[in-house]
Amino acid sequence: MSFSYRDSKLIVKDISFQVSSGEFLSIIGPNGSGKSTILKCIARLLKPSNGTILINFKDVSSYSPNEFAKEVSYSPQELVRSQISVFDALLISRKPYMRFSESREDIEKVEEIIEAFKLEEIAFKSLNSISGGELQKVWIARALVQEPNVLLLDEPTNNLDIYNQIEIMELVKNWTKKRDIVTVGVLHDINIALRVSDKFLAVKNGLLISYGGREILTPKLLKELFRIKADILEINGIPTVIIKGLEEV
Ligand SMILES: Nc1ncnc2c1ncn2[C@@H]1O[C@H](COP(=O)(O)OP(=O)(O)OP(=O)(O)O)[C@@H](O)[C@H]1O
Repeated sequence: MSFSYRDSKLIVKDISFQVSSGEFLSIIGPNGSGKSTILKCIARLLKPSNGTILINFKDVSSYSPNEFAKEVSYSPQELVRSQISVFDALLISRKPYMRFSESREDIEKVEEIIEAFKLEEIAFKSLNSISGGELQKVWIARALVQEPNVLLLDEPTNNLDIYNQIEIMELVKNWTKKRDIVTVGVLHDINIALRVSDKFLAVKNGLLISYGGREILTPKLLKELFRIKADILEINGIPTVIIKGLEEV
């Protein structure tokens, strides 16, 4: 799959990958490398200039809007606020499943996600009057309550404190396994990515640099991607990146 914005310069260059059910894929790479663009193509917000994206062996462009909303949910990098309450924002995400209005089941699913994300205290506050971290949680919760087969999260931990980063991303990881769905996340924190991901897609300048399991994350790859000197140590069974410094230019 390739993509260019209006000026014809290729931003994503012939990238190809496959993710299986139950897997969490992290897209990693430096700023401006095309990570969000790839996610937006999968979410159908952008149309690839070349190539196709298949979900369940079916071209994403051939899904009806309602079918697609049941198949794919997306939490964007830029989180939108509005006057509506947290509860209503979550309920709106159940829309693809509603016939005329919400069912008892829709309300129960919203209540369950509120409990899972510990949003009880802010459930009836407007999205305009909650904190940045709370808003981030609501957007991730919205994507989950939509019950997709493919969950797309663009920088989902940006606004969260360290405890919430781990708690929420492990919740997403467990959800991915339990429901046998695919999650694709753009993650800047490489150590959070190592904690939760089964696969990694490393991109730079729109090119696929490496794709595979944890074994692809080597000091050499980190140097190539981010121009950092780093070691990778196993701590409590989890590979952990220790940054030693920046590469000299
Ligand atoms: N709407 C747009 N029109 C034109 N160019 C764009 C547009 N959005 C992004 N770009 C360019 O496409 C390239 C890739 O952007 P993208 O947002 O996909 O990168 P990214 O890897 O997600 O970056 P970051 O880590 O900084 O969020 C960048 O050079 C960016 O300037």
